[in-house]
Amino acid sequence: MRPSEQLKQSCIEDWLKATNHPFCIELADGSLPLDKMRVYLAQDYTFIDNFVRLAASAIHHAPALPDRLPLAHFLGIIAGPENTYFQRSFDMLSVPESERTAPQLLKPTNDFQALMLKAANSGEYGNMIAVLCVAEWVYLSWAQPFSESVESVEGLPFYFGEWITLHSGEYFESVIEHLRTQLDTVFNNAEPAKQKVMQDYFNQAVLLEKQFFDACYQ
Ligand SMILES: Cc1ncc(CN)c(N)n1
Repeated sequence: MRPSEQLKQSCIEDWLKATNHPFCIELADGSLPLDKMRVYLAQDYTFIDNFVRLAASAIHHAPALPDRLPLAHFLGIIAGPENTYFQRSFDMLSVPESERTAPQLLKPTNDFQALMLKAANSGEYGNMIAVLCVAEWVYLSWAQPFSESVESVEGLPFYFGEWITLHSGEYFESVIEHLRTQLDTVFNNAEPAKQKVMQDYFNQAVLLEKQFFDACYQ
């Protein structure tokens, strides 16, 4: 079994709770209350800030150019179409300026920021990749099944539908495959003590994905 699959299986209960969360189900059927979406977008935009810093750090620590390039390309998507998606959604949903720039952080948002900064500051590529891999793989896992029903996604308002299309499809699958392959390789080459640390980062990130949805859904 691939190490990335082994890591996922080590926290499968939280994984399934995150990837089958009512927040995602209601987003995909269009019934998610807009106030919940407003909270989510404002919290998630602060998540994106530290995600970009973590990804930049992983790009820096990757062993060689072929390991760096796919993540560097993906960072361009986040800085481009994904950032624009947030701005357009904030406008469409009339999210107040203060919520866009400095929302009060919910506990899981704070904890996720801390985990991402801790991984970046650890200087260990494996820890960085463990957190990045969870963040994108969890999203592919919940979004991909919904994206297969193209008509229903097309019928959604863009702030729901595009959140699904940004996290599904061939390109996004290739990003996850890259992150998983990086994770598999680093994990296989790591000493048991470092493997344990990587597993702790992975498990903690999965739990925080679930708690992040919980906090925005309440
Ligand atoms: C909390 C969270 N985790 C993951 C993603 C996927 N980009 C996100 N936008 N927000």
